[in-house]
Amino acid sequence: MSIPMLEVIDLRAAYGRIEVLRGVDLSVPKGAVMALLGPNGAGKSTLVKVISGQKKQTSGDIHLGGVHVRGAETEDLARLGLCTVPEGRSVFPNLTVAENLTLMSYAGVPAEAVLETAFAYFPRLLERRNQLAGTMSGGEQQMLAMSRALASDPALLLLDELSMGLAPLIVEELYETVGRIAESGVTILCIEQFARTALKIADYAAVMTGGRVVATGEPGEILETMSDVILGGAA
Ligand SMILES: Nc1ncnc2c1ncn2[C@@H]1O[C@H](COP(=O)(O)OP(=O)(O)OP(=O)(O)O)[C@@H](O)[C@H]1O
Repeated sequence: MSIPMLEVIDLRAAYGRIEVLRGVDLSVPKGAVMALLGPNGAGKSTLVKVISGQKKQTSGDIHLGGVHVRGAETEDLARLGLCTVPEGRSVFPNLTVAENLTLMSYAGVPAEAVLETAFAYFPRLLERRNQLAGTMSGGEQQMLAMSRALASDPALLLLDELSMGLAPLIVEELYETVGRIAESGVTILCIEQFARTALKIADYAAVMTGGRVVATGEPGEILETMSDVILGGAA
């Protein structure tokens, strides 16, 4: 079997004395899309924060493409190909779309290439390249946030609640693009409240409750066996 892109082993993390990750085990195969589902407060965002180096674990291990990354800094993780689109988007509202993108032109990635990738995935951003990011709709800002993540040519993309505050139609559109990004070979772990939408493009799903992954499987299987847990909120 090939080495998973992401492997999380018995991971624990706490806020003060309250433990919110209570022994998480998760394995995401290379090139797969995994939807991470579960009710509010299950610990999904905290898991993403620990994987992406923004929060320290108390114990457990994380391997990225077979490399042990416990305690690694975010820059080290970025070098290994990890990129996160955090909850709530993170665009510079007073810069234009093009400026937001070219800011991301990492050493060695020409600005033109960053723009080309963004506009290929999201033609709407091309139409709006000179518009201030802060004046765009929520969906358009999410497109920009995703484009900025793609600029780093990630091996593993962590998407935290792409759909936050967006209308169902635009969420569908964003997920279609997530599917196309995955087809290009990027491994994707996405947290999502709109379980059905995420499951349409996912290869696998994992369900978290109470700080643990309590089920993993193929989308159809998870929908059948865990629907009471994953369809509790927005479906
Ligand atoms: N900064 C923080 N300080 C203290 N407790 C926190 C903090 N962030 C999250 N928590 C708590 O940790 C638990 C897990 O939260 P987390 O955001 O990881 O869950 P989630 O599954 O992503 O839920 P949601 O979908 O509501 O974001 C919750 O009980 C939450 O109140």
